Amino acid sequence: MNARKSIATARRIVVKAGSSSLTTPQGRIDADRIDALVDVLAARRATGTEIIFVSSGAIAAGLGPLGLTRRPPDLATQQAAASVGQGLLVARYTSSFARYGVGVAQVLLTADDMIRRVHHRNAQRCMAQLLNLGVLPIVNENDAVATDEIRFGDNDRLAALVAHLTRADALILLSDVDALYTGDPRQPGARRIDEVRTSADLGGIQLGGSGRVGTGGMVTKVEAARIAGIPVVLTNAASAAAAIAGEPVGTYFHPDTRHRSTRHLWLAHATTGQGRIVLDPGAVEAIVQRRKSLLPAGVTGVEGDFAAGDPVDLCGTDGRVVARGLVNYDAGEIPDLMGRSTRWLARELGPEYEREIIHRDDLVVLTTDEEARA
Ligand SMILES: Nc1ncnc2c1ncn2[C@@H]1O[C@H](COP(=O)(O)OP(=O)(O)O)[C@@H](O)[C@H]1O
Ligand SMILES: N[C@@H](CCC(=O)OP(=O)(O)O)C(=O)O
Repeated sequence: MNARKSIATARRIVVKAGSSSLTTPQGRIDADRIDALVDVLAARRATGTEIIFVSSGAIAAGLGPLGLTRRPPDLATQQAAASVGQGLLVARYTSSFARYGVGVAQVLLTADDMIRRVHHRNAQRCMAQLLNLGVLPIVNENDAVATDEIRFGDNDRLAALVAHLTRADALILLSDVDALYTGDPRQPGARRIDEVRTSADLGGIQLGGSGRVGTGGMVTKVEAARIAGIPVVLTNAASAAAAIAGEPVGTYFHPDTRHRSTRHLWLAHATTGQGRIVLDPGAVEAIVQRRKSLLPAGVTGVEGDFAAGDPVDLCGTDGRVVARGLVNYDAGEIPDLMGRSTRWLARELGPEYEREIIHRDDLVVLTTDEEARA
């Protein structure tokens, strides 16, 4: 079967557009290009397909109104620009979709919302209800509260996780480049890639820097395609109609069918460990082979200054990272617990110390070096 058919027949699609496709180089909303994209989304929606739109561009759209000529380097000004730009963007989408009688909703998410169980469930419920109500969700990162430590920064991986969250059938990534190339297409000699079947097809490809207003470049798009677990097409906004119709434009990424939950994908691919916990060989075996929770008895050391709830790396005594998880204790509490049984801890310190250092539901095993670096 023609792989692209899965896009043409998808019942729920996440479409992500990058800053460069939505804003002008002067840091303003590009109303014509937004209308053109909305035309495409509304047309597909009219056939009964549910669309979730992940829109970047808040920071870029806030530059002009704030008198800035380029993307600010500091987080506070980026947050301020995003806060200005996000309102303008959504106002524009609201009136553009209104031409088709389509109501829209703004959904702002942080990386934290993807991994914290309660937030994740709430986001999932909200999105499902918006779709039930026939409203088109427009998603962006909640830039005003995202910190440098735990932040998407780009929207490519956010879009992949939103695709999981909404159980979408396909993901379309729209950028300023019409496909993935063997190297930055601004450099001579770069060749276009039609299809990516496995990560082996990416060998030797240069996934260099991003454009002027975007952030992730191709690295985060390839990463998004890898974690989406569904068919992904990467192309430019001008080819959006063709891509969404399943025509052979851009680069088609075949799905990686390894199933993992959204939170686990996020933990594995997009968080950075805020510290390290060193495990004895028995604990490494329990976590990697038997997928158990991490108990204090198996911990031999702790490095870094993390707080309960932070992602931390778990490593063996050889220093190799074997897993990442959301820790239940602050770094300063762990030395007193190390090597102790949970029963001893409950008796000596109180019942609240009977809990795991990391619960198995909050753990992801990093089986390859590549994943450990993600
Ligand atoms: N191998 C590659 N193939 C295609 N584009 C690449 C590659 N390496 C780097 N790029 C650059 O990545 C840019 C797109 O990334 P980015 O600016 O983050 O886009 P967006 O704002 O759409 O998310 C392109 O403009 C292109 O110059
Ligand atoms: N949340 C940010 C996304 C930043 C960004 O540059 O993303 P992208 O253009 O998708 O690489 C914004 O709306 O400006």
